[in-house]
Amino acid sequence: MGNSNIKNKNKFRNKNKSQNKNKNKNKNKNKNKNINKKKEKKLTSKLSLMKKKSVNDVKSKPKNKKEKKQKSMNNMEQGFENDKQFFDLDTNNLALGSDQFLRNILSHEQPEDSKKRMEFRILFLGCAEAGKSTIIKNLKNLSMTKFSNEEKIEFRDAIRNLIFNNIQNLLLGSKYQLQLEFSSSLEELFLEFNKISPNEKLRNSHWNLIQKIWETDLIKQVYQKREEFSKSEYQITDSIEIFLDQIRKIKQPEFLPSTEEIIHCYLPTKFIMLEELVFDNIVLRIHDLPGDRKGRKQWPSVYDDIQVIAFVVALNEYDMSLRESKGENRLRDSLNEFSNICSSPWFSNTKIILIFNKTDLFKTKLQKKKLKSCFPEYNGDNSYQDAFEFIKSKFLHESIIGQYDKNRINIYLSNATDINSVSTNFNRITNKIFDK
Ligand SMILES: Nc1nc2c(ncn2[C@@H]2O[C@H](COP(=O)(O)OP(=O)(O)OP(=O)(O)O)[C@@H](O)[C@H]2O)c(=O)[nH]1
Ligand SMILES: [Mg+2]
Repeated sequence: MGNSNIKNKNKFRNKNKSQNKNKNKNKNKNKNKNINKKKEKKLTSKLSLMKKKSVNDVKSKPKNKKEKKQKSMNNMEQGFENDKQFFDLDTNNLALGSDQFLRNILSHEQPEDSKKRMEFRILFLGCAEAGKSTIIKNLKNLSMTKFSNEEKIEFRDAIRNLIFNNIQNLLLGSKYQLQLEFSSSLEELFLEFNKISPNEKLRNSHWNLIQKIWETDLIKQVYQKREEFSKSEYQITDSIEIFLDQIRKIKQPEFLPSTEEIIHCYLPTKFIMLEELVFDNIVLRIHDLPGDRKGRKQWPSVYDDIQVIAFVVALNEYDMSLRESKGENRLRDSLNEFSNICSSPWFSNTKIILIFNKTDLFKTKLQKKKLKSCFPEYNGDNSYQDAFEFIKSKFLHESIIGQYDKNRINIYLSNATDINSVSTNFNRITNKIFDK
């Protein structure tokens, strides 16, 4: 079977298994959304009244971007001087959910009646694979809302698809991009693998084959240098190793993923998803949005009445291309989107939480790939701290250009897959907030 046939097969697998389920899920979520909307009207909280007012105010503002830019460029130097006052890498190296996360969401709104539930609408924005859904899954795990059996089944199927797709990318990337010569036994496995038809349910024999491929020295070696696929169609999903190492368990018919496995699983968000998470007297109504270019067109439909934006950036994407547009750098794309958000009149009064995610992968990548090779304007020493400061300043620069008050941006560093640190820290905060 030729290369392009395999790729079509791959797309077909993803579409059928994850998107349809997403669609169904979306229908249910929409139902919930309507119920929640009714509830929300009844509550008529002070908070939403305030927000509506501010959105209307903002809408009537002139939208002269040129003028805005010029004015902000004049203030830029002074703005950067203030950076140090609100962020320092050593003291604020916070895992998500640590000391400030909820506090920052809550800081300017305290309930008049402490028994009254406070509701916050949060948008999670950022490019594909930044880690938006992973962070939301973490928050869900820490809230009173748990993963349903239906969701676990959905993630189980997604994990199996991920294994198949990534093994396929490793094989095709080795053969066609790196042009490695396969041993006769690997070649045989490759030919067998290619016989699996698009819509076929994977049987035990298929799983044995996939396992054998993963265990070959060549495929393992290629996995270790997967950065070589960063700009190609054979990109490897972050965190896939934990699944590839457990094929024996995952192939079992009775397998259902643990919370940790769910958090590591990449199931691309294709439609706007609403998660309602309850933490004692706080309800976070979180919109998880698709991050790929096509999906981003849906973003404006939920811009109204938002209290907080969580903008997620994957730090390790500095050398990667968009899957949907091979020539375009992911980090630059993310900067562009952030710039749009900061200059949007919709969000002049919205709080922004800027989450620099995937710190673990960023540290590892810096050892292999110079930041300067992707961002020629960078002249630092390529250390974690220096490289991070450079990327952070690029984002803050966009906020200044967009005339967004950067002192209202709260910055976090996170490794969203480190479930233990997230939960320990989060418990600490909730205890503080609710005086437990
Ligand atoms: N190692 C590591 N992997 C991460 C981290 N955050 C997310 N991931 C992995 O990155 C992949 C993508 O994460 P998602 O949260 O689904 O990305 P997303 O931003 O929701 O992407 P879209 O839904 O396509 O917009 C998943 O495989 C996650 O397990 C992190 O901090 N470290
Ligand atoms: Mg997502």
